[in-house]
Amino acid sequence: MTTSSLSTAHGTLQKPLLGVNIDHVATLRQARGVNYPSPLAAALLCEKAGADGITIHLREDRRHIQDADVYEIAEQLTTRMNLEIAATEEMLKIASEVKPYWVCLVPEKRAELTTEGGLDVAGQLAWLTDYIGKLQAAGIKVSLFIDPDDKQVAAAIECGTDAIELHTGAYAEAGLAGDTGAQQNELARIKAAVATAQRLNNQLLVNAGHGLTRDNVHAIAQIEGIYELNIGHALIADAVFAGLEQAVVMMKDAMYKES
Ligand SMILES: CC(=O)[C@@H](O)[C@H](O)COP(=O)(O)O
Ligand SMILES: NCC(=O)COP(=O)(O)O
Repeated sequence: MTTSSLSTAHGTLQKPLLGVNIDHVATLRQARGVNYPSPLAAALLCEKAGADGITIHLREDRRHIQDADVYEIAEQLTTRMNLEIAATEEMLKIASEVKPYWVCLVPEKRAELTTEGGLDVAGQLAWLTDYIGKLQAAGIKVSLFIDPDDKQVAAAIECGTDAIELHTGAYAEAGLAGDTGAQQNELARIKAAVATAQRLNNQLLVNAGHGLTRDNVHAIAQIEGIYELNIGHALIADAVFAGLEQAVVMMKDAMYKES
């Protein structure tokens, strides 16, 4: 880990922060249509364990996080909520009511399994500039989820965003496919995008996330100038195995307790 520090509007940082994405706690709940496991309880537990913030993605199709989760979690968080939304009028209304610390604007396609690419900021500059302005006027800081691409980084800065989040999905996928060359290329693209952002606006916060796991996170966490990593799917998957033994013991206790 680098020991150099990053001076930001949020103070001086030695290491990237960890924002935990708890969407897939809600995925498990929605799979049965019941009221457990609770994303709120998960958010509070993550904070207790040292998460620096909580990310939730309120998708237009409401496949995991529901509106009620957003309001409930916002009320009880002691760190910062990063609310991921598509840039629509419906989501603007919800965000303006909830007032999360961060809103991260992401692209959405109904049929996708997960967020497939970054926002095309360069292709919708006027709309996004106006949309970001409305969120900021409501007191919310804005981040844009973009591919590690110089054109998109420059466009994001032109829109007046407070932060960007670099999509690490291609880096993660190359690793899963065992294509070390492609993974190194993706890592180089991410490093170049961080450097471009710092050169164009050294007050801009640069986050990264998507598809990060314990196997691939270290190289990303070592990049100087990254403020926060947002990690969800793999962390929730790890939690299953970190907790499974205990869950079996607890179930047997419940079965055999003296009545
Ligand atoms: C925007 C992003 O990269 C993640 O928040 C991701 O969207 C998690 O939610 P899904 O797994 O529903 O895509
Ligand atoms: N923005 C990325 C995020 O919140 C988490 O993505 P993932 O770890 O669930 O792929």
